[in-house]
Amino acid sequence: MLVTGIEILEKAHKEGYAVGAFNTSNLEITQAIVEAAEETRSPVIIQVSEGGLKYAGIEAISAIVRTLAEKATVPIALHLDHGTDFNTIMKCLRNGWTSVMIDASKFPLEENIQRTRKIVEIAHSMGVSVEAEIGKIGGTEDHITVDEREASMTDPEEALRFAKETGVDYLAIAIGTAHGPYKGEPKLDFERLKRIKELLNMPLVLHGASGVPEEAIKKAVSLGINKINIDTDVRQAFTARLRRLLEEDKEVYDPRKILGPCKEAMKEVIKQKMILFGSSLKA
Ligand SMILES: O=C(COP(=O)(O)O)N(O)CCCCO
Ligand code: NA
Ligand SMILES: [Zn+2]
Repeated sequence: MLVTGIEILEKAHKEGYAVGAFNTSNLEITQAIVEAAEETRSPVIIQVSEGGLKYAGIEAISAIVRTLAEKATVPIALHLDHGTDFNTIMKCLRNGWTSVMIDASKFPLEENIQRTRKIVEIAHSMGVSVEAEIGKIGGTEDHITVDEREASMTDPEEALRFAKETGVDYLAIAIGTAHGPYKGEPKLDFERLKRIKELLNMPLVLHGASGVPEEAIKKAVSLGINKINIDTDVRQAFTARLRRLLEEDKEVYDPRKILGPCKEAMKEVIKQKMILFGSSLKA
C-alpha cells in the first residue's frame, strides 16, 4: 500500500531500525524493489532523482511506481530524491507523491532554512512528508557535483536549529559518506551521528550508502539512522549481470530475456540490504 514517508520512518525511528530508499528510473528497477520488499516483508521507500524524472518522464514513472505501490502488500512511500527545483517538487506533489526532499544544502544556513520551510508548509498542507539536508554530502548527485574537499559535515547544533525552524520530518546529515562508488573506505563520524540523534531525536537519513561496509551500516543504524539511500549498488548489480549475460549468450535478442535476469540480480542485492538495515519482517 502507498503511504507517506513519515508513517514508515516514525516507526523505524521508534523501533531502532532503518528502511532502504532505493532509486528507480524504469519498470524493472521498480519491480525489483517491490518484489524484494514483499519477499522480505519490509516497508520500503521508492525514490526518483530529478535526473530520473528527466529520463523517464514524471507522469510515466509516477504511474509505474504508484500502480505497483498501491498493489503491494507492504507499506511503500514514493519519494523525490534531492529535489532542488521548486516547480519539480510541485509537480511531484500534483502527481500523488507521498514524500519529497528539498535539497537546499548548497545554500548558506539561513537560505536553506527559508527554502526548506516553504516546501514543508506546502507539502504538509497536502499530507506529504518532507526530507531536507544540512551539511554537504560529497560525490556526484546527477547534476550537482560537490568536490569531496568541500564536503562539510553536519554541525549538530546547527542541525537542531534547522530542524526546529523548518519542521522537516526527516533530516539528511553529512557524516562522511559520498554519492557514487568510493575510491578508498569511507570513514563515518559516528560520534557526530550520536550527538545529532541525541539533540534532535527524529528520523535521520544516510545518503551515499552504497559501498559503505556492512559493519559501518549496522553501527550507523544502531546510532539512529532510519532511512538509507542506495542507488549505485543496485546500478552495479544490474550492469554486472547484463555484461555476464551478453558475454555468455551471443544469440539473445529479446529485451525481456535480458532485463528479466537483471531484475532478479537487482532484487537479490536489495533483499540483502533490507535484511542488513533491519527492516525485514517490519511491514
Ligand atoms: O544517496 C544516494 C545514493 O548514493 P549511492 O551512490 O551511495 O548509492 N542518493 O540520493 C541517490 C543519488 C542519485 C545519484 O547516485
Ligand atoms: Na556511495
Ligand atoms: Zn543522496
